[in-house]
Amino acid sequence: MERTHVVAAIIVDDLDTPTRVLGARRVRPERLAGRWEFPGGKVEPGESSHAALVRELNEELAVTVLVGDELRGPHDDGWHVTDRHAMRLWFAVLTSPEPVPLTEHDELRWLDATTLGDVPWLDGDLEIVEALRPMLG
Ligand SMILES: Nc1nc2c([nH]c(=O)n2[C@H]2C[C@H](O)[C@@H](COP(=O)(O)OP(=O)(O)OP(=O)(O)O)O2)c(=O)[nH]1
Repeated sequence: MERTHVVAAIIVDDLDTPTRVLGARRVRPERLAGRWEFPGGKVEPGESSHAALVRELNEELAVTVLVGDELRGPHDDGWHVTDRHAMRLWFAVLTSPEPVPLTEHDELRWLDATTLGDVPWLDGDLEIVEALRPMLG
């Protein structure tokens, strides 16, 4: 079965020497509400990953970004975050003012290597968080 493709951003303070990453708390659906994630969403038919990422970040956080390297996952289609979704993530920096949670999130928080584990990430994000932690100086 082909998984639905999701793209998300690891928004950091600096692409070369990242120390902080932006976590976002979901408001829906009910079963995922209150869990933290990397902002992003599903790629639409015919849409490139990059275009989907830029669109989702603008829709969700009202930001523009500069996209950097991908945090490659263990599979060709990225990280298998659920039985039905494969997610690819890219590092990114903001090229606009501070993000605001619009409709998908109710809280945003900058997290560093020490505080990264303080929020309840979506289950599928836990292995990504572990891969990311040593990359935050
Ligand atoms: N955006 C995002 N989705 C994640 C992460 N981890 C994870 O398991 N997922 C899952 C949750 C959802 O089942 C799916 C993404 O769906 P979504 O609801 O964010 O995407 P979307 O806004 O385009 O969806 P839709 O409501 O328009 O259908 O991937 C993550 O870090 N970021």
